[in-house]
Amino acid sequence: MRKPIIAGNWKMFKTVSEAAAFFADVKGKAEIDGVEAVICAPFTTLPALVEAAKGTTIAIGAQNLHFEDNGAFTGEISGVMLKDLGVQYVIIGHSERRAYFAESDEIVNKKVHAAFKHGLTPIVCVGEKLEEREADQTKDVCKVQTEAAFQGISAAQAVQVVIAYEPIWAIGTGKSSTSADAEDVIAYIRSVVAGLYDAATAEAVRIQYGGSVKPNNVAEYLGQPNIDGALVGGASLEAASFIQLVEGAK
Ligand SMILES: O=C(CO)COP(=O)(O)O
Repeated sequence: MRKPIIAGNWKMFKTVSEAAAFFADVKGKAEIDGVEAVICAPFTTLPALVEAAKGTTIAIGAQNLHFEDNGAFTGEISGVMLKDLGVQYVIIGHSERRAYFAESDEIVNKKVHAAFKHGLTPIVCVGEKLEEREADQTKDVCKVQTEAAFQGISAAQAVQVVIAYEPIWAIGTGKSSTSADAEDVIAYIRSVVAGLYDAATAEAVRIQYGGSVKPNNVAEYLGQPNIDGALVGGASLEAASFIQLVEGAK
């Protein structure tokens, strides 16, 4: 049985005091048996959040890492540093990083390796652009991105990966994919993982949908057989909404 996982991706939002206030509001309430709740927050807020999350079931994640452990990479943060803080998850290859920071499939793969090297669980994002969807290339794009991300990753590691299928045209637009369309692509991504490994590995991997997920549509996505959770941007920023998202995944 795959445990549902709701991950908030705060993107570039919240100061330390705002993050602390949010956590105080969700503590106890976003802790629901049978659902994993994760908050992926800006680097500056991670020490306070990790501290606040001690003794709770809420996990804390970063939104990026560099693939090297250390070195002359001005402005970057490594897996060593995240592990040292007590961070558990890291988002890798979000479409905003691919688009604005030139992250290639090869870099994404290096980052997945770096995450495992330091005991961090990667949330690997894949998904198509609007023009790719319109050209009927959605599945091809997801296949290429998924296969590249898993290069050199063992089956024992692969079962720990969380994949987030985020159609780019659905991010922050209010235009979410229908649950049937998301299910269709996610089932396909699972078959790609089966092709790389085997059926049992593919059955174990958790695959989230992301893109304009809200408290009022989360249950519909989670009701699909292959959708194991959601990666949520805007609706994860308010405590009340985040709690409803976690409740909706029950
Ligand atoms: O990019 C996303 C999560 O990583 C989705 O963002 P929204 O939920 O704001 O559409």
